[in-house]
This record gives sequence, structure tokens and C-alpha cells, in this order.
Amino acid sequence: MEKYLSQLNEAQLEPTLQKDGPMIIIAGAGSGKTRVLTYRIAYLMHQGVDPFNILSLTFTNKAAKEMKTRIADIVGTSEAKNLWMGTFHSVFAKILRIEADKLGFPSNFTIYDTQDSDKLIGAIIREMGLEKDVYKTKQVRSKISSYKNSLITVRAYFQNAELIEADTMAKRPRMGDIYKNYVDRCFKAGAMDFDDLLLRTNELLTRFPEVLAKYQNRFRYILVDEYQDTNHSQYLIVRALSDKFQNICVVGDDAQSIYAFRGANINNILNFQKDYDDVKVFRLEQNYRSTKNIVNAANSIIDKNKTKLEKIVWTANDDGGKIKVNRLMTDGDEGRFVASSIFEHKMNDQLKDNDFAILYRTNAQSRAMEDALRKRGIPYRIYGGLSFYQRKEIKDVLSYLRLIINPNDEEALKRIINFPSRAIGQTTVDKLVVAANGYEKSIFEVMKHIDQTEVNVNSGTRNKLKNFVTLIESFQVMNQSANAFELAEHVAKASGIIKEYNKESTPEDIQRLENIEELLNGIKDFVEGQMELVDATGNIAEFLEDVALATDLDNDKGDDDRVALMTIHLAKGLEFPYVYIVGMEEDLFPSAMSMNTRSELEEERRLFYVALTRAEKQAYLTYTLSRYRWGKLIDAEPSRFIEEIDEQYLDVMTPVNDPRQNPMLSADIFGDVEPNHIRFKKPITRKSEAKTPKFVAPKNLKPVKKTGAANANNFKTNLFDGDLAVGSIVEHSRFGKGEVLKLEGKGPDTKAEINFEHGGVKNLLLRFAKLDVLG
Ligand SMILES: Nc1ncnc2c1ncn2[C@@H]1O[C@H](COP(=O)(O)OP(=O)(O)OP(=O)(O)O)[C@@H](O)[C@H]1O
Ligand SMILES: [Mg+2]
Repeated sequence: MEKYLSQLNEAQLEPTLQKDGPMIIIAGAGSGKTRVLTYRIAYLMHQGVDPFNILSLTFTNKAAKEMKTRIADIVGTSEAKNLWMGTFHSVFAKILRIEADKLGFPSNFTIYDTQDSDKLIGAIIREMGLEKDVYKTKQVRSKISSYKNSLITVRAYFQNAELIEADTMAKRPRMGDIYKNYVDRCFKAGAMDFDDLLLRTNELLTRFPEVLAKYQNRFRYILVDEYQDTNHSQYLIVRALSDKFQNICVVGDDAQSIYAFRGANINNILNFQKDYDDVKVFRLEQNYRSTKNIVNAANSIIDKNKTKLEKIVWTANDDGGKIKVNRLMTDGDEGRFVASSIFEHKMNDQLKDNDFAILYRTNAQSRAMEDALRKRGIPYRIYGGLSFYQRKEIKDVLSYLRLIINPNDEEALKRIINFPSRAIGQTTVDKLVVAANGYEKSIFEVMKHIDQTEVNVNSGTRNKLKNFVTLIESFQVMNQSANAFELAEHVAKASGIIKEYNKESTPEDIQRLENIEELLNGIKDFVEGQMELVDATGNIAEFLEDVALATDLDNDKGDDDRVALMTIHLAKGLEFPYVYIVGMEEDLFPSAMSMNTRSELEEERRLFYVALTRAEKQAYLTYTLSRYRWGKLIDAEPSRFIEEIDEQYLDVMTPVNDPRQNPMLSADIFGDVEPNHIRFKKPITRKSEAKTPKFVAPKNLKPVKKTGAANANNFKTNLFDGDLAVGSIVEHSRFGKGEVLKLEGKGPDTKAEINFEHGGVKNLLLRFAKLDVLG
């Protein structure tokens, strides 16, 4: 047997070796589903399956990359390169570019992100003279998105009396017209939004049997991770492509289905066995990720859901620590508590920043965490929220680049036609839009032939418009020969963007220039990376494709060592040694908006299951007693999910003592804690503290040496050289002066037990500890 196969257990080996036919693996978190997919692909290749014939669909591009790297380790890089791997969106965008002409799209179509979609929908609502408080842009967008994901085209919409009735009842009778306008305008702009990438793929596969046949023959083996979160549109694509050979392997966990609000359909996993003949069903039961306490606690939660497939999840791992529950007064305290806790773990257990993740229900919760981490000097990265590529200055540059590739791109044009300022006013742009709609041409076309149109603008404006066209055309000429980096650098300068941000040198402008520089660096990296690939050219179109489909997770350069902050939704499939789940409060988690029906509440519970099962070694739950919501300070109650965990797996840490009388419970470490607590329990005393008398420092001591952080910017530089001995007096920035009680280990790994005047006895790793040696 191949050596890598020995890294699987019996239950995992079975589906890995099952080469042909439809199969499903349903198994709980951390049981190795993703690992099986990875090894299965390697095994297929060893069995002689051409990598060109394998399609693997993952939830993020990052997951695809990791899988590919792992497979490359096993089968070799050159072979692994030819695998088709990625998210639904990225794989089918590629196919749509190849087949675009069949659908009447240019192969260089633009991919509109949600910002672009919102702008266009907002413009349409305005142009139609509709009430913007009734037709709210984001609501309209999400409606259109749900139509598309259910494959309801504009035509189908207008044939569906029920839908029309529903929108009329919701006081939005013009919904269908907006939908139609939006689709027309995207089409004219040569643009697809994210949902189009799936909808148009379905259109392609249904309308063109020869195209379907081509891709059915190409993708003889299809594998899908996180199948529980596929929507109807994705389901149909997989169904169609696998129909001929039926070599389809899907893996998933119904208990981790958390995207119903975006159209995911849990029935896809529940009905899989009905969709194909002779489906083999596999189950994995052993969890390799987490401690017993975490696995059992997670099981006790998901048990409360009625709609579920019965599953067993167990682990042979250690018990580990119980799940720690901490109550804080405010979100500020919550942030400080988490930051302190991370800091302590790092110091005491020699951990890296990327061993920690902070997970929350809503993006808004990140701010308090960020503030606290920043104050502690702990590096972090926020995933989700506004991504790098959605920042204003970055979108400005990218819009120029998009327009070079696709001059019909309406949103890109509108964004930069007057940025930097060229004295082309909104009135002129409005006239151009009206003319473009009238002539059924793009705005750029109208501008190009402005002298032959009846657009009513004066000759000065006419010239400004022509100059803009000339500028873009000059970039297009350059694009014929220059690579992406050369072009982008030229555009940033020649467009006037760099000059614009250089004008005032405000801190914001400087930040923006740095971001543009970062973008150019990124493009350079990209060009260099592409040079190694056979079929890539390193031109700007390829870069834009990458950017359009990048999620924040994808930009993670695995090498950088930071605490990860993200919503629970984004954390699916990931794992971290230490996980803090913050904001465990009623109305926040479960969310107030998801408590109306049992099924909504069950989805929230699944979300909690996902959150908890990300943790390998230790999970923390925190909640506050009051929190700002919708601009008001409201009383918060602990989440019902805390109560739902079997108590034997919990360690409720809220102390009963007044923290101010107990230095170990200083607000710095635990936040401002309140005397009484509903559930608990005994005060926290630490053994060393109980028996060691409080340290009182002798007077008039001066620093003679510094350990660890003498070089404050570089924690990793160890300057400890043996000047510490038992009995030495040291000073710590937070704990004050202290006496060394014990030393253990050598060099940078030396651990010191120190009795401090503030905080009592602490174990510190000298590599990290900021200590002045006083004597
Ligand atoms: N047989 C095994 N031996 C050792 N480690 C394993 C084994 N199987 C899986 N693991 C490890 O356990 C962890 C969880 O595996 P994996 O991510 O594949 O689980 P999963 O079922 O996909 O989880 P999730 O449901 O969260 O997506 C990973 O770190 C993986 O490397
Ligand atoms: Mg997985």
C-alpha cells in the first residue's frame, strides 16, 4: 500500500479507495472529511486518472490551495498543477470565459462585486424614480440574488404570479422591473455578478448540450467539500456534470449547514441518496482535531436540534481543559479579557499568535477586540469586513484596469470618469447614461462617438470626454505589450491617482498611497508567479480575475503570525489550538433576527456547533452584562447556548470575590467582574499564590540587565545570558517588581517562577517576558 494511505484510519481508508460511483461521506466536525477528499484525489491519480479529468470544489480558494499543496507533496507538483480545483465561483468563471460568446458575453466580462451591484441597483432605483426607503438597495439586491440562486430568470419571474403577488404585497410592485433593468444593464456592461457565475453556468449547460457533453467528459471525477452548504444553483451544476459518469463524491456534515440565509439547501445532502443510483454512504466517527471536553460539549449542543442525521463523534485525544465561560461587564472588558488571556497563554505556554482565533457572530464585534489587542501589542488580522480590494483607493486603480480590459464596464467607468477630477460633472454623466440607454450602447461607446450623438453638452465638456477616451485607449495600447505590473504602475501615475493622494499628505492619504503601493507589490508578485505557469501570460486580465474572486481568507499569506479574527461563518472548515467565542449573549448569538422559527434557531445552534468545533485544545466563551446595540446601551443576558452545554464540560470562571481585593483577579486580566454570578462556584485561587507571601521590593534598585524584550521591537531576540538567578530582583511592566523563585530550562527556553508585588506568583518564559533585572 502507498505510504500516505497509512495516515488514514480504517473508516477513512474505505471511501478513499472507493474509486468509482456516487458516494457520500456524512460525518461530524474534525473527523477527516477534507483529509479523505485530499487523499482520494492523490489515490485516483495513482490509479491512472488524468488530473485534467478531476474536478474538486471547495468552500474557499484557500482550502483548494492547501489541498493542492498536500496532493503535490504526494504525487509531485507537475501532476498536481493540472487538477481543476477551487470554489464553484472560480472554477465556473473560468469555464464561462471559455464559452462566453455562446451567451452573448465577451470573454473578458467583468465580475461585479457586491459594491458594484449595490451601486448599479441604487442607480436604477433612482432612475426609475422609486422611493428609496421602500426599495432599499441591499434588500433588493438580496431578493435578486435569491431569484438567481433559485434559477428564477427575469422571464420566469414575470410568468410567476405568486412571486409578483408576494412582491406587491411587500409594497414593492416594481421589483420585477428593477430585476429586468439590472440584468439588462449588467449584460450591456459585459458584467456578471457572483450569482450570475452560477446562473449563467446553468444556462450554458442546459441550453447547449454539446457544451454539457464536453464538460461531462472532462470532469469524470467530481468531488465536493462542504456539500451541506451548496445552494440550488450549485446543486444543479454538480448534478448535470456528474450525470454521465456518476463518479461523484460529496462530503459534508448536516450539523454544519449554516448558509440557509444565503440560499444553501440542506436537502441537497439529505436527498443525495435519492439523486443517484447505488449511492455508497460512508461515515467517519473519530475526531482528530479536538480534546474530549470540546468534542463532548459540541455533541451535547447539537443534540438539542430536532432536524438532524444521527451521528457519533468521539475522540481518542486527551480530556483537555474544560470550556471556560467568562462574564464581563462591557465589550471593552471583554476585549481586554481576551487580549490578556492570549497574552498569558503566549507567555506561559510558548505559543504563537496564529495559535489563536477570536470568533464572533457579527463583524461589528471586532472593534472592541481590535482595540484591546492593539493596546497589548498583539498582532492580529481581521478576515471579512471590508477587504483590501474593496478599499476606495484600490477600487479606483482597479477600475482603470477593468476599463482597459472591458470598456463597457459601466460601474468602473462611473467610478473614475471624474476621479481624479476632470471637471466632468454628475449632470454630464446622467446625460451620458440616458443616451447610452437610448442608443442601447455602453457609456464608453457614446463618449467615443460623442460628436455623432445628440448628447447635449458644450464643446468644453465634449473635449474633456474625448480626452478621457484617449487616455483609456492609450492604456489599452500599452496593455498589448506590457505585463500587468508595468501597466498598473503606469496607470496609477498617468491617471493622476498618485498625484491626487500626494497633494495634501494627510495621514489618510499616506495610508492610501501605501495601500496602492501594496497593490502594485501584489501585482508584481502575481506576474512573477504567473511566469512559472505554462498557459499564463501575466497580463492584467488574469490578475483581475484573481482579485474578483478572492475572499479575504485567500489573501492570507500563511507565513504571517497573527491572531485571527473572523465571523463564525467564515471559520467553517478551519481549526485553531485556542478559540475564543465572544458575545455569547441572547439576541446576539442566537441572533435576534433568527429566533422566530425553530428552523432559524436550529441554524444558529449549528453555527455554535461550528464555532466550538474549530478549537483543538481550549475553547473560551465570553459574554457581557451590557452592550451597545443599535446605538443604545442595553442589558445583555447570557446566551441560551451556554446553558445547553452539559455542565460537566464547563468551567464557569466568573469569580465571586471582589476583584479589587484579589490581585489575581485584577481587572486587567479578567475585566471588571461583578461579585455575584448566577451559576457559580468557588473563587479562583492559584496554588502558588495561596502559599507564597506577597513580595515587597527593596528600595533604590536600578536596572542592570534586560531579558527577552530588551529589544522591545523584537520579542524573539533572546538577550538573556545567565544574569538571572534564584533570588534575583526583577521588574515587569505590568506586574511590577518581583523575586525569582525558581528557574527551569536553558537559554531562550528558560522559565522563571517569579513572585511579583502585583499579581503574585507567575511563570514566565524569559524569551517573551519583558523584565528588567534589578539585582
Ligand atoms: N487519520 C488521521 N490521523 C491523524 N490526523 C488526522 C487523521 N484524520 C484527520 N486528521 C486531522 O484532524 C483534523 C481534522 O481533519 P479535517 O479537517 O479533514 O476534518 P473535517 O471532517 O473536514 O472537519 P470539518 O467538519 O471541520 O471540515 C486535521 O488537522 C487533520 O489533519
Ligand atoms: Mg473539512
